[in-house]
Amino acid sequence: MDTMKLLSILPVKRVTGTVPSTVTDIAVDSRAVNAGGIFVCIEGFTVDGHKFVEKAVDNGARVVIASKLVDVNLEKVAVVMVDDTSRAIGLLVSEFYGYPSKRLTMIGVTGTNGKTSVSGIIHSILQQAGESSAVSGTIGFDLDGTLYETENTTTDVLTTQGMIARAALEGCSTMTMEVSSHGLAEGRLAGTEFDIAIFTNLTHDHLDFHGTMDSYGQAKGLLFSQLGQDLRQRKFAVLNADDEWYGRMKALTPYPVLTYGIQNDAVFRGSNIILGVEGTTFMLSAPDGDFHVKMKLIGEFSVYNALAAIAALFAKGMATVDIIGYLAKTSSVKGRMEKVPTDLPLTMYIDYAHSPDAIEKAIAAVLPYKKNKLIFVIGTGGNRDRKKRPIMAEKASVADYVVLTTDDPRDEPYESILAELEAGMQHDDYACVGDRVAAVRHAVSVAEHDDIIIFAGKGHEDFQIIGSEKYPHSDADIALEEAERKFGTGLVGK
Ligand SMILES: CC(=O)N[C@H]1[C@@H](OP(=O)(O)OP(=O)(O)OC[C@H]2O[C@@H](n3ccc(=O)[nH]c3=O)[C@H](O)[C@@H]2O)O[C@H](CO)[C@@H](O)[C@@H]1O[C@H](C)C(=O)N[C@@H](C)C(=O)N[C@H](CCC(=O)O)C(=O)O
Ligand SMILES: Nc1ncnc2c1ncn2[C@@H]1O[C@H](COP(=O)(O)OP(=O)(O)OP(=O)(O)O)[C@@H](O)[C@H]1O
Repeated sequence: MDTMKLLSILPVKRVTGTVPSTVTDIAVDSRAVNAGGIFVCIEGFTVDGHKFVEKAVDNGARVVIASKLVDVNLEKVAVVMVDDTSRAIGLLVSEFYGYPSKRLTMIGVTGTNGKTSVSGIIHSILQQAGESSAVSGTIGFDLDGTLYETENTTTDVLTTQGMIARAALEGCSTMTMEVSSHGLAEGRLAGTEFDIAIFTNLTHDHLDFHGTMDSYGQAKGLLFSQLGQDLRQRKFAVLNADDEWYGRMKALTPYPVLTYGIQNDAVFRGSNIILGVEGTTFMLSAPDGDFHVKMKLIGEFSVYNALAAIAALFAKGMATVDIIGYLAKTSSVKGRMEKVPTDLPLTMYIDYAHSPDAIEKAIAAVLPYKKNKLIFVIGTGGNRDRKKRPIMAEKASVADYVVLTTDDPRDEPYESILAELEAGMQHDDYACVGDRVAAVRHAVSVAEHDDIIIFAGKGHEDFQIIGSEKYPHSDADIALEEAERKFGTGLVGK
């Protein structure tokens, strides 16, 4: 790409050195620089990217974008000084990729819980409808059926624009993105134009990063305020009318709002909900009629997720009757109240609940058909939001027996994680087992016929982070092995 044309979009303070006529690509990581590329120095939470300029130049960078003085050989390299490199990267990358989000329908999903589930439902329905669709989020980047690993739920701006460009290039008509509050607060969505923005809910989480619920909510709200002001564009906000943040999210955008909910009046409203062990049915009132909906997803929270997905797909132009036809065949997203396949005499679910509200909702999903004990394994990560721990245990106390453990302990000792969880327990039927493998085994060892066990916290993840190392881990495999030992054979496959 023509270097001067690309640089002309930056509010440049000063350019020194030798500007190459063209550049090949852009990198924010010195280790990912390619010959003839641009290296942008980002001041991170851990290190300052300005420290890696030498390495970047060694790897072939020919332009360095910096906000501090850097020491390079100006005969080989151009140094472009700007005020704020984190903002500069958004501008550069969007220009470099040619604003790819304008070439497909972009759906953004934000909220404390339900982002992966709602995105997964939308993606599944679009694929069943024969559309090629991409989705990015906690599970990775799914490009019409091929899954690529990603570092974050909402990736850095460079990766984000790259993924959208790839999805557009491969002919995807829609890309659904999980939009985290961190991603919004850190500008990882710069240059991404959404057509439909969905809000699921806002409850306690991530206060280590945001400080207060107010600033957490404000960060989520950026998805709606950033929808824009050009009302000639067909854009929609899809909002949960039952969430107390609904009014504040609505106030942030001038675009039409499609509401969904169960308790309050809503454009897409679910009623007469029947929760079953194998699925859920409900009546749906929608702008194009009333419908009886049957789906395999369990729990009232899944009704909310389904309503959000239905409203977004309706906004995109699908008829409700078609959407619910595909919804009937949609399975739960990996690791979200996913039943462990076994014909042993107990029911086990793998779930990703790691916030107080998600724990409450996961438990509520199985209570209607509990025949004997409900055992709940609750894990929380080390070196992360500590304030939520006792509240998580308080919510888990609705279960008859609770196993307190860790999910990714990172560098934090088991003792402090367990003590802070234990402080919230409302009854004495619980055990503290720091090592998650032992905790999963313990939960199965205390189970009896007809019990339900929910293993929460790891969901789709097939690893555990202990210290700074990733170790292979599967709650389902450990649980099945232990259950078989206890109850005899009966595995029907993994
Ligand atoms: C707190 C936070 O947001 N951290 C993110 C941040 O990392 P950081 O600021 O520590 O980066 P850094 O290591 O200081 O590096 C600074 C710069 O130096 C560069 N560098 C570094 C080393 C080197 O050798 N050469 C080099 O050039 C880096 O590429 C970077 O540009 O930038 C990284 C790259 O974009 C992110 O991966 C990282 O997310 C970390 C892994 C993380 O845990 N983030 C969490 C808090 C998060 O964002 N979570 C939300 C989901 C929440 C949810 O809903 O559950 C998410 O969207 O994932
Ligand atoms: N709408 C919802 N309301 C409350 N809890 C939910 C909802 N949807 C899912 N959950 C619970 O939250 C857990 C996480 O769900 P999901 O992965 O869809 O949310 P998420 O917003 O993507 O979370 P994360 O950002 O942590 O990945 C599920 O395993 C389930 O227990």
